[in-house]
Amino acid sequence: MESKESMALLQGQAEIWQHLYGVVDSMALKCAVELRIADIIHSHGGPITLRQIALGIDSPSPHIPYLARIMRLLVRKNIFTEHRHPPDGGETLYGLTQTSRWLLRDAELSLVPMVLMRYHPWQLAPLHYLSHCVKEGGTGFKKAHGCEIWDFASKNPEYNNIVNDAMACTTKIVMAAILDEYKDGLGCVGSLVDVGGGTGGMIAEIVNAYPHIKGINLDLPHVVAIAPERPGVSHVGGDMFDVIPNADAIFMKWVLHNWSDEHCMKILKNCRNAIPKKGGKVIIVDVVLEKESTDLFGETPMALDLCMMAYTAGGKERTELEWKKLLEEAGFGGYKIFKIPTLTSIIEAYPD
Ligand SMILES: C[S@@+](CC[C@H](N)C(=O)[O-])C[C@H]1O[C@@H](n2cnc3c(N)ncnc32)[C@H](O)[C@@H]1O
Ligand SMILES: COc1cc(O)c(CC=C(C)C)c(O)c1C(=O)/C=C/c1ccc(O)cc1
Repeated sequence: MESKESMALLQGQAEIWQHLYGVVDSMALKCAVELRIADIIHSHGGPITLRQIALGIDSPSPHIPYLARIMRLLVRKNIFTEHRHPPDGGETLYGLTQTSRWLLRDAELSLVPMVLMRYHPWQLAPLHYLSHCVKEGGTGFKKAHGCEIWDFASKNPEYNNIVNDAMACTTKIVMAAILDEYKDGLGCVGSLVDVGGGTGGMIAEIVNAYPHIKGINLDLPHVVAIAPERPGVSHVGGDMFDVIPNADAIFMKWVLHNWSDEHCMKILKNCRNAIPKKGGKVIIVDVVLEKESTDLFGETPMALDLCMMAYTAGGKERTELEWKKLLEEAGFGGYKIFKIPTLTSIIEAYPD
């Protein structure tokens, strides 16, 4: 019989193998999105054969044995289902799961743009430099691409679009969660600035759900330059480190995690100056990091933290204690955390 120690060692070995080949799982997922496999199955209205999937692929001669091997792994990873119809010896049919429903391009709630960003070589390259970051400091982004992320984005419209689309696809997910768990939080707000709001999708969703709100979208000039007109929203091209337009409340989603504490302090002070001292608030949508998190999203927030380390100079995910310290040092009198059913929480900060 194996000793306890050698069993544990074997278990350890198996875990390293899983890490080694986990990257291949990710590439198979990327492959499924590029081939639009979820959309092909969905457009048939139910499970279909490999041949039917192949017919939907944008190629005159898709390689079916390769496709079968990709599907085998993705079934194992619970991204698609597989069953025989009829059960005794019929053809294998592949169907969608609750996981692949997030891989539908035109669905109201879709993570396709996030998949395309996450696995893009431009996004993967900085992660190869984590050990260099530890040894020398600096960002993996600059080591990989020769300049920081904001310069790269401002000079590279294709990159800008990939990242903006990825950010935008989280908008509807967060909006659904807000309507579920933070409905009253926006009820008595008359005007709202979305700071670093990208092309304005989030503030447009908010104004759509709360038509009494006057929405303002603040982002860098090159970002608002490509923002579409949105009813109830005015776009402002500017710099959040300079000045933030006045409003009853400020909204910031996935913004403070891009910046160091010193930079956040400056942004938060500008937020405080833009809202009423009594009744004003800053609504931050960001991760609240928990070391021993048992929630559904597991260790994803910690992985995101390493992405911020690789992509941004000083950006990071923060624990509740770090948020508290940051808000206090920026002069806020109090805060409250609302758990919403997403990767992020809402941190409401009050100026007095
Ligand atoms: C991670 S994205 C989040 C976008 C959006 N809030 C969302 O969640 O989809 C960060 C945003 O901050 C914007 N940003 C960066 N520096 C800025 C600055 N100095 N002033 C205003 N916006 C800025 C970027 O252009 C980008 O749209
Ligand atoms: C590369 O930047 C990012 C990568 C990410 O994976 C995330 C995580 C996002 C979610 C899970 C929704 C990021 O938040 C970022 C950024 O913060 C991106 C910043 C950015 C936005 C717009 C630009 O033109 C350039 C960079």
